[in-house]
Amino acid sequence: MNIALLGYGRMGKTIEEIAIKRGHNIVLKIDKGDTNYDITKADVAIDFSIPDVAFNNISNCLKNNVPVISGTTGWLDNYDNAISLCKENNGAFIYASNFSLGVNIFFELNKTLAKMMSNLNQYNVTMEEIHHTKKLDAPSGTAISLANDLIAEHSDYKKWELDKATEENSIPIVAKRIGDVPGTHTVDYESEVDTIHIEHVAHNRQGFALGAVVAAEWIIGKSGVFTMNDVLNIG
Ligand SMILES: NC(=O)C1=CN([C@@H]2O[C@H](COP(=O)(O)OP(=O)(O)OC[C@H]3O[C@@H](n4cnc5c(N)ncnc54)[C@H](OP(=O)(O)O)[C@@H]3O)[C@@H](O)[C@H]2O)C=CC1
Ligand SMILES: O=C(O)C1=N[C@H](C(=O)O)C[C@H](O)C1
Repeated sequence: MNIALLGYGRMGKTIEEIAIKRGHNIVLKIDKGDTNYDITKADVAIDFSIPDVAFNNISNCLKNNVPVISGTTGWLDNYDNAISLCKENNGAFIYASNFSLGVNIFFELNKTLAKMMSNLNQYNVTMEEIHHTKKLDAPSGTAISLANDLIAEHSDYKKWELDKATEENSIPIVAKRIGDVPGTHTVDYESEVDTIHIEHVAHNRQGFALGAVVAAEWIIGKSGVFTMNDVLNIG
C-alpha cells in the first residue's frame, strides 16, 4: 500500500516505522510549508498534523478520491463539513480521537460504567487527562470522546467544561501538561464513602500508530464515513 503522511512529527514518524514493518511504502511526507504535492500518488493518506490544517488536508484527499484516516484532534468544528464532503465525493474517511486498541476498549468500559452509574446521584464524575507539554489542544480529543460518551449514557450530565464544572450537570475535565507523557486518561466517580476510578495509560505512541495503520489497511476499497468501532469490530 502506498501511504501519504500528512504531518511528519512525533506521530508521523512512528506511523512510518510501523507501516514499513508491515510492508507498506511511504510515498509522501507532508509538513508545514509543503503545499505543492500530488496526493493521488497515494492509495491512502494518514493525517496527524495540527488542528488548523487538518480539515484542509482531509478535504484535499476527499476531493481527489484518496481515502483518508485522521487522528488530528482539535479541529472538530469542521467534522460535519468533512462528512458532507466525503458523501459528495463518494469518498472514504475515518476520524478517531484515539486509534489505540486499548483506548477503544476503554471507551466501551466508560460507556458501560456510565450506564450503571446513571441515576446514582450520590456519585460525582470528574475526568483528567495528562499529556506532554507540546500538545496544542486541551482537553484532549480522547477526553472529549469519553465525556460525550458518558453524557449519552448518564442522565445527570449534559455537558463538559475544561478544569471546573460551573453547573451541576457538567463534567469537569482537568487537563495537565507534563514532560513527554504520551497520554493518560482517567474517569472518577466519587461519593462520600468511596471512589470508582478507571484509567488508561499509554506507555508510548506505538498503540496509536499501529491503530492508524490498521485503519488505513482496512479502509482500502471501501466508501463511507467509518469509526474505529467498524475497524475493530467492537462496540
Ligand atoms: N488519534 C490518535 O490516536 C492520536 C492523535 N494525536 C493527535 O495527532 C496530532 C499530531 O500529534 P503529534 O504527531 O504528536 O504532533 P507533532 O507536532 O509532533 O506533529 C504535527 C506535525 O504536523 C506538521 N504540520 C504543520 N502544518 C502542516 C500542514 N499544513 N500539513 C501537514 N503537516 C503540517 C508539523 O510541522 P511543523 O513542526 O513544521 O509545524 C508537525 O511536524 C495532534 O493533533 C495530536 O493530538 C496524537 C496521538 C494519537
Ligand atoms: O496529542 C497527543 O499526544 C495525543 N492526542 C490525542 C488526544 O488528543 O486525545 C490522543 C492521545 O491521547 C495522544
